[in-house]
Amino acid sequence: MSTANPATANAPPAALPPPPLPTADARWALFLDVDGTLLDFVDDPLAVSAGAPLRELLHALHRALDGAMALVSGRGVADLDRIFGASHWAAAGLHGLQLRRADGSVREIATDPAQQAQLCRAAQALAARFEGVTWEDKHNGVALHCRRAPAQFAPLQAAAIALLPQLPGYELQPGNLVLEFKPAGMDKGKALLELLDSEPFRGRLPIYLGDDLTDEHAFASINEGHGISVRVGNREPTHARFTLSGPAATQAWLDRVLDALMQGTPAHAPIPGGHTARQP
Ligand SMILES: O=P(O)(O)OC[C@H]1O[C@H](O[C@H]2O[C@H](CO)[C@@H](O)[C@H](O)[C@H]2O)[C@H](O)[C@@H](O)[C@@H]1O
Repeated sequence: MSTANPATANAPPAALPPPPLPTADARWALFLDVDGTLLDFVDDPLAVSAGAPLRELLHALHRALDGAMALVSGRGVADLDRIFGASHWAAAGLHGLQLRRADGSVREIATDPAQQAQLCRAAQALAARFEGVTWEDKHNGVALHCRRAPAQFAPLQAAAIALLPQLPGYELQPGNLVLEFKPAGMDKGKALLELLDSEPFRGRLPIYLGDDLTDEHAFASINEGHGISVRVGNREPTHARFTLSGPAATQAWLDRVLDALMQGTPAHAPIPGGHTARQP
């Protein structure tokens, strides 16, 4: 269930450096977690939306990387499209249970609707035992949210672990004040490798930014492939080798990445989507 590396579980917090910037000719592939990495947490998951500056920045990066940019999230792909309005981007949704490649082709590991309905009933009954806990039907798994009642996380987790044997085929994935019952066997690290084996990601240097326990799977995959793993925030322990302090720092760094990638592009060349190539 937990992805924490036993080898690092008791290690002191790592003093990690900020991530490097690309050279103008770098062949980067950018993988971005969403909540807690690109966007600040809020109480209501459905209230989340990316503002115009972030959308424009990501559109410009997507173009500068020739499409080698993907969102990797616990959210479903349709929810990502609602938040970013970019249904042509590659994306791994529901921790990789859903995958949309850059060419638009999709693959989904689907759940039997009757099984999902049973899971929803069990999750609803569980949430009702803990004041302030809400549940989210993810159509292929369920999330139990504690953001409005953080003290409930530990007792809720104990109850969820006790319930798990009654839910064959599911595993429990803890996240930031959230516990998810998800179909077992897929994680962000596997989804990332699947995307990396498709165009235009193949052969590029992978960069992954994430803030949560669910992102540790991806950090491990990235490190094996000699990519750049970036923890956003201060969660410990982590497999990541670089760090940024939070979503605002992520956006500032991405802005500098875009600038670096655009070196060599004529000054003030207009880029559809609002970003303009800046030259010294
Ligand atoms: O993998 P991510 O992109 O980080 O998505 C993980 C979960 O994000 C959402 O929950 C989190 O963000 C909410 C809105 O800020 C917040 O209220 C909640 O406490 C966070 O855990 C989403 O609701 C989940 O389904 C995702 O799995």
